[in-house]
Amino acid sequence: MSLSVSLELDYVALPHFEGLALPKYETKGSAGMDVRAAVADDEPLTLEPGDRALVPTGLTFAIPQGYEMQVRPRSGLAFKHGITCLNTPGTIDSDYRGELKVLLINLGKEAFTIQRGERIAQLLLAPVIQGEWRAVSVLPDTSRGEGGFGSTGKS
Ligand SMILES: O=c1ccn([C@H]2C[C@H](O)[C@@H](COP(=O)(O)OP(=O)(O)OP(=O)(O)O)O2)c(=O)[nH]1
Ligand SMILES: [Mg+2]
Repeated sequence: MSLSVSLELDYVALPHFEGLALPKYETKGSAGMDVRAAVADDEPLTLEPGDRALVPTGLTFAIPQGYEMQVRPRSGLAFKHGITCLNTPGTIDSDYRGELKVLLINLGKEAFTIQRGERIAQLLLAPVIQGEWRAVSVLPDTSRGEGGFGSTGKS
């Protein structure tokens, strides 16, 4: 059995998106769509070890209310080069209308250069449940109680 849900994403491409492919699911079963760097052709972005940068994607869009987009690192970039998203998972709110930017950091030992069109992160859509705080005098009892931070041991 499979459940297939898709969501329409209205977007406006910025001038520097020209010629780039939209974020896309690379395989039929992909959870995330890979998004590309919209850095200038003649100005690739070099991240020295320890450097971080907001990388433009050239895309603005409207996520339907009740959903969010998560910006997650690509494991290949992380494994091979130590490149990851600093604020992972990045949160794109449904009411955000600015350009999607990806906050990358180089945790590797060597400089890494991001070229225009390179797939730098993946975008996941997810439903959002907003909470409402309600003050009560007592919380329901549990066997865990206040135990946390390793309280159940290692194995
Ligand atoms: O990786 C990211 C994370 C965020 N954003 C944009 C979309 C998001 O809706 C907005 C705010 O993000 P967040 O709430 O994480 O940042 P903040 O520091 O709380 O800023 P704000 O006060 O604007 O909410 O910034 C990005 O483009 N890329
Ligand atoms: Mg915020």
